[in-house]
Amino acid sequence: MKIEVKSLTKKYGDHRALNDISFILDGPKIYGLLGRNGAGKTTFMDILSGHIMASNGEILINGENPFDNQRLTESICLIKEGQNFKRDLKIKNVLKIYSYFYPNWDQELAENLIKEYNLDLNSKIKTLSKGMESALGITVGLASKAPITIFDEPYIGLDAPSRKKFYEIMLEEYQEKPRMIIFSTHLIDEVSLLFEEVLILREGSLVLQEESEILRNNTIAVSGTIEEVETFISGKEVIEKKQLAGMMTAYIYGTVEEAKMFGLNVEGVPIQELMIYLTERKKGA
Ligand SMILES: Nc1ncnc2c1ncn2[C@@H]1O[C@H](COP(=O)(O)OP(=O)(O)OP(=O)(O)O)[C@@H](O)[C@H]1O
Repeated sequence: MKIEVKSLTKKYGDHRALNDISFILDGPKIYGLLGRNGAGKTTFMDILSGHIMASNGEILINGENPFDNQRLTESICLIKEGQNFKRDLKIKNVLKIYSYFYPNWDQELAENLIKEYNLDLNSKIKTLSKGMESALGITVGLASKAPITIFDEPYIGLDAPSRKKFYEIMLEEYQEKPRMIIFSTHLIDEVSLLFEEVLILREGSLVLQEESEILRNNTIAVSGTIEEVETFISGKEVIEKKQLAGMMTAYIYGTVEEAKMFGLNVEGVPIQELMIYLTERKKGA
């Protein structure tokens, strides 16, 4: 699947939840969509899933607009944080409805996950705890086998072992049959190893799109005097730099070895940290 995001803007009144963003997502891949609260992640995923319309610009999925496009929405499964299912339905009815909707639905996987998460097929949604409802969301998302599966912070209330199980099964499923998985979460440290590519939104703008491997191996923070650091980073791709009391820290694409040879303090930058550095800047800075 190829998703082209072209000058996409979503306005709520005067507020721009998404502000003229453009990028491409391509092929089966696990994407991490990151950003602080209110950055525009859910808004993007809602437009992508055809649930809401853009104010300007467009999203094309294999060349088509997803809004009100039944054939395309069969290829997209969006699981949100809670409230995915009608309160009066039983779990078994939920599975049945989704099995009709998604052509690649995997009933065996759904039933295995229901057992794994200790859910009862006859329980009504309104009787489930938050964690149980999240477990059902995860079950539906994985079993949909939708070519574009989107998890928007899907595990409210889900405990650590259950989340681990989710990551394991998601990876197993992905290895067996790769698809596009877009994953938005604030538990970045926990899940970042699964991401193949990372996008970071800040206040409705895209501030980074990069392969995780490059981020893991080639993103470094170098510190020293302003002069030393400026000399070292000259001609390099700089992600962000900060100055304090004559000292500078710069986040750049480069290797630890290279910076060490230059006599600078150098550290790798975990994706979680990178997200914080890239999103902490004040408006207009
Ligand atoms: N229906 C709406 N009406 C008005 N404003 C909205 C609406 N939905 C979202 N917004 C605003 O748009 C901005 C982006 O919200 P969005 O939910 O997309 O962010 P997010 O990155 O998903 O945040 P979080 O991590 O907290 O879930 C926020 O400022 C939010 O208040």
